Formats: sequence, structure tokens, C-alpha cells
Amino acid sequence: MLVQALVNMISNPVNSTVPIAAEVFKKAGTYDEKKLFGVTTLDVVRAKTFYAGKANVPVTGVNVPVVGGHAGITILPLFSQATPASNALSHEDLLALTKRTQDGGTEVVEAKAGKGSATLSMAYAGAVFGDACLKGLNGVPDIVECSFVQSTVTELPFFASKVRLGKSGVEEVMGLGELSALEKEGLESLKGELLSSIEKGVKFAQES
Ligand SMILES: NC(=O)c1ccc[n+]([C@@H]2O[C@H](COP(=O)([O-])OP(=O)(O)OC[C@H]3O[C@@H](n4cnc5c(N)ncnc54)[C@H](O)[C@@H]3O)[C@@H](O)[C@H]2O)c1
Ligand SMILES: O=C(O)C[C@H](O)C(=O)O
Repeated sequence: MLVQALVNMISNPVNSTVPIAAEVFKKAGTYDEKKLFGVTTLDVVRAKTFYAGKANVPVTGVNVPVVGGHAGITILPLFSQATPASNALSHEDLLALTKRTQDGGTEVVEAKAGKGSATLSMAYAGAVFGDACLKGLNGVPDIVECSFVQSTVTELPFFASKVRLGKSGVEEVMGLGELSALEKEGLESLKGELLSSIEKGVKFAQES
């Protein structure tokens, strides 16, 4: 019997836990790539918040796609596609915003020194993504969120990008759109690390 529920993986390392879950479902003969998601919404929440602060615009109404994965340099915010657009940001500003978004989770984990991670913002991000999934299931049109899913957007088997959500889960894995030179560079440098995390997950699941 195929699993009908949407499965949202939020536990880390998301770059590996999603491939692990896929392997577990495959072994059970119940894998449906349209129903398995890695929750990367918190990266979007952080990118939006930091961008709004720097561009001096209200965070409500800001959107920033974040692609790649959910750890360090694999997190790639696409500030060139941020809305509303801002031409007040220098190359240095964009580098700093990118690094802050990539390091946001680790910053909190280190500050909590063994007492867990960014639990409240994780809960918020989980609620935002869960709500979007439910809207998609209920047939609300044009529900788009970034998520780490099985993908052909790059050569990597799993990748976070904008995903259109619908009645069966993933309705469309959307492309990356036009990238700035900085983002193209970021994309190339994240691929090795992301592939290695995906492969570790697959190996772990196959050997367990
Ligand atoms: N995707 C995201 O955006 C995001 C954001 C923040 C945190 N996270 C991840 O969410 C997870 C939870 O974070 P947290 O801050 O609540 O961590 P935490 O360390 O406070 O809590 C982890 C809980 O898991 C329990 N646990 C550990 N091993 C277990 C096992 N084998 N079986 C059952 N329970 C077990 C622990 O007792 C603890 O209660 C972590 O993996 C964290 O990295 C993801
Ligand atoms: O748990 C972590 O290591 C960080 C977490 O993924 C986060 O983005 O806050």
C-alpha cells in the first residue's frame, strides 16, 4: 500500500535524513517522491529577516528563495531574486547576508551550548511549511515553498528549490531561475558537500 501522508523531515542532518527516509520507503516498497520533503523553511525565514533588516524594508511581504540543502554552505539564498528588489545592497552586503543565513542555525546551536537548537523558530518554520502542505492538499492554487526534495534541477538527486504543492504533494519542482555570478559560484561550491551528505544517507540506510 502506498503511503498517502506527506512526510516532512525536519530532524538533522536534513541533507542526509531525507535520502535515508527515501531508502527506507523504497525498501518497504512505499516510496513516493512527491510525498517526501526536507523542511528548509527556516533558511527562508532567516534570509527574509536578514534581507529586510539590511534593505530597510518591512519583513512582511519580503520573499527570498533559498536553494541547495540545509547545512552551512549548502544553504544558498538567492538574494538576486528577493522581492521587493533592493539596489541598495553592495557585493559585501550580499556576501555577509549569505554567510549569516548559512551560519544562522549553528549560531543558535553554539549559543545554546548543548541545550538544543533554534526550537521556537524551527516550530514556526515547521508550522509555515505544514500549513502550505495542507493548503496544497486542499487544492488551494499556487502554493509555492522552498523544500529539499527529489530533484532533477541539478545533477544532484535531492536538492532544495521552490516547489509547487498540490493535492498529491509535490506538483512541480521549479527551476532555479536566473542566478547572479555570486550565486552561480555558491551553487558550484555546494555540490560536492551536498552530494557527500546525500550519499552518506543512502549508504547508512542501505547498511542498516
Ligand atoms: N530543519 C530545521 O530547520 C531545523 C531547525 C532546528 C533544529 N532542527 C533539528 O531538529 C532536531 C531537534 O532539535 P532540538 O533542538 O529539539 O534538539 P534537542 O537536542 O533539544 O532534542 C532532541 C530530542 O531527541 C531525543 N532523542 C535523541 N535520540 C533519540 C532516540 N534515539 N529516540 C528518541 N528520541 C531521541 C532527545 O532525548 C531529545 O529530547 C535536531 O535534529 C535539530 O538539528 C532542524
Ligand atoms: O540543528 C541545527 O544544527 C541547526 C538547525 O538546523 C537550524 O537551522 O537552526
